[in-house]
Amino acid sequence: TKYNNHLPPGPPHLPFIGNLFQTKIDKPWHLFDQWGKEYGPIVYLNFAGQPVIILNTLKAATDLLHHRATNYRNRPRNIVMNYLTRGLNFGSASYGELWRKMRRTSESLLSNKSTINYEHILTDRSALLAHDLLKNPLQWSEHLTRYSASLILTILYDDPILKSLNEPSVLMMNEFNRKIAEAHSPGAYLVEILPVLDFLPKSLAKWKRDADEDFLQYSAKFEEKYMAVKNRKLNGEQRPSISATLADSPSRYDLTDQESAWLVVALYSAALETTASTLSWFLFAMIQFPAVQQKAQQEIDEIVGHGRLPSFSDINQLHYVRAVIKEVLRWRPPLPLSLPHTSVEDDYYDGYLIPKGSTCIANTWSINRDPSVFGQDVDDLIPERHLTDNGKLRDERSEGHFSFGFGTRECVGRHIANKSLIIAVATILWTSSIEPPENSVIPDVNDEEGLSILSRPYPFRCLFTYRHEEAEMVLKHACENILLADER
Ligand code: HEM
Repeated sequence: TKYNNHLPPGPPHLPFIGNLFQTKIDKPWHLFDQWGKEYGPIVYLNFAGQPVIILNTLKAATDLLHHRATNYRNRPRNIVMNYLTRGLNFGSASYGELWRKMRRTSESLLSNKSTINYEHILTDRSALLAHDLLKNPLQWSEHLTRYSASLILTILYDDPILKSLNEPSVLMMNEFNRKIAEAHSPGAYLVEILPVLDFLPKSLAKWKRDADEDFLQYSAKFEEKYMAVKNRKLNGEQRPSISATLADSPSRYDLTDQESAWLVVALYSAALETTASTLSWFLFAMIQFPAVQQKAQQEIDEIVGHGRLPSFSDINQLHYVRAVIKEVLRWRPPLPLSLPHTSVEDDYYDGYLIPKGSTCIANTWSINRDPSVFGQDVDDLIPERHLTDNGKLRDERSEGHFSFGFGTRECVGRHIANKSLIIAVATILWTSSIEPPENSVIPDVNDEEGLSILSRPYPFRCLFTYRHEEAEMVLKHACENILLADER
């Protein structure tokens, strides 16, 4: 069957037109999941001429995106993004020399081993986060975002602790993130549906002038931020950061200052919402499944005791807590459709043609619920599925879910993401009981807000109370010291 040109099956009539991320369908992963049940593991859609392949099983996603990774390592073309970033944002860029260099560099800077340098920062920031949640529980969502932004800005630029999300450098970075999101958002730019418009001269195409201008403005700001760290490094500053490491060995990474500056920003954009969303789902899970919370706290009490905060030296023994994080990421992937890959050449799979240039979507939502991989009750949060009968993690090396994507495009930040989640979760659970306020309605367990490709819980109320007397004393003392040490 290898050479017949049958396209994979799919729904005959689409209820909408336009490019995938221009669908008006809310949380499209659920609809794709249904189509997977109806049409099989690979589903074909045609969005106004653009072939789209949905991969709904682990086997299909790994066979293609992993085993044939070279053919699926591109990203969809986005004309506005090209003007806005000139290919310098490697998370959205197609394969090429620059992507390869930036990818290799970030793999090295964010490897399991390199990220040991940042563990003390992760530990400190987790304590501040736990304290913020206890002090002002109604604003938990804001605390998570600030924690996430502050952490990544310190790792990238050695920035001091972020006091507010309204600081100019954060506003600038977030404004840029919004422009990226807009470039991908429903019907924002006609040129994505009618690429011929790209031939219009700039004088007739305002979007082109705007994107061009934005590129110059943002590039200057990103370079300024990066160069400030580089100059501190050249003056003998020893503190660790991704920018400092890049600045220290330009010949090793073979990147210009401008390229280094953009690499760092690509990491910021990819880290911010994903980390905050995962932690929101963790809190949501804790109020939905109080027995899981208690079991995790019992393990933490046994391993850490009441006299000190959890630290990275405890992590290897915290099997259940790590299983909770794996399970939260399986159960509610922050990017339920991962990020799209695009095929380089025509390919054949299972007797079907996957045309060159197809947008290939791994439907992580479905893949993380495959009963042949995860067993029964896949819609429930059951950390035990990641543990052996004697309570050890099943496999230390595998994630236990597919929420970091596949192949050469797999999330490059997964080590630092996992480390920040484990220490934040352990610290929050050590210090606080997490409960819905009395007389408040617990959200339905299936409630889920879709923001384009991101999934997060709808706002809900949540209370934090100190679990024991020592917790308050130990935490306050730690936070005072951390804030003091941060003053520069
Ligand atoms: C829990 C948090 C996170 C989740 C769930 C997550 C998930 C993902 C997913 C699904 C992808 C797309 C993979 C694919 O295309 O197959 C991705 C890509 C990426 N992630 Fe993450 N991510 C997280 C945190 C981070 C952090 C903290 C960083 C940086 C420090 C980061 C940096 C990146 C980059 C740069 C890419 C693009 C890679 C490329 O295109 O080559 N991520 N992430």
